Amino acid sequence: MTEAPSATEAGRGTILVLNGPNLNLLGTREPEKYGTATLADVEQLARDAADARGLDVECFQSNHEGALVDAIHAARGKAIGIVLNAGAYTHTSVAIRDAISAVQVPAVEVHITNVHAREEFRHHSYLSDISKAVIAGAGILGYRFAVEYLADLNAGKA
Ligand SMILES: O=C1C[C@@](O)(C(=O)O)C[C@@H](O)[C@@H]1O
Repeated sequence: MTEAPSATEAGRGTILVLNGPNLNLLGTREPEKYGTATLADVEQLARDAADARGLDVECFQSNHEGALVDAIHAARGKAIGIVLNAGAYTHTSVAIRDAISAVQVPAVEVHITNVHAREEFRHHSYLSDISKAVIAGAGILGYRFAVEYLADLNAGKA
C-alpha cells in the first residue's frame, strides 16, 4: 500500500493529488468511460504540470475512506492545495467533506467523467460546495487543469 504523504520538500510548495476508491484500476476499469491511462499516468501528468509551475506533488490513492481522511489531515499546514478525486465517496462521504473543511487547504474536486451526464446518484457531491473549483468530464486532463488552477491561486493570480 502507498504511504500517506510525507513532509513538504523545503522551498517548493506541494500539491496533494488524492485519488479514492477504484481509481487504482484506471487503465483497465471501464475504459470506455475512464479511458486507458493508468493511475501512474495521471500522477505523472499532475507531477509534470506542477513541476512546470515550480511545485511538487504528493500522490496518494486509497480504497479506504479513513485513509483518505488521514491523508487530508496530513496536508494541513503542508500542501498549498489538494486535487481530490474521491471517486464514489464523493457521493457518500460526510467524513471526507468534514476533513476538507477542517484543514483549510484549498481543494479542487476532479472527476474524469461528466458525473452530471451519468446516473442520478452521481449528480450530488458532498464536496462541490466546499471546493474552490469543480472539474468534471475533461478526462484525465482535469488533473492538469486542477494543478494549474491551484498554482495560480497560490501565486495570487486566481
Ligand atoms: O469512481 C468514480 C470516478 C469518478 O469520480 C470520476 O472520476 O469520473 C466518478 C464517480 O462517480 C465514480 O464513483
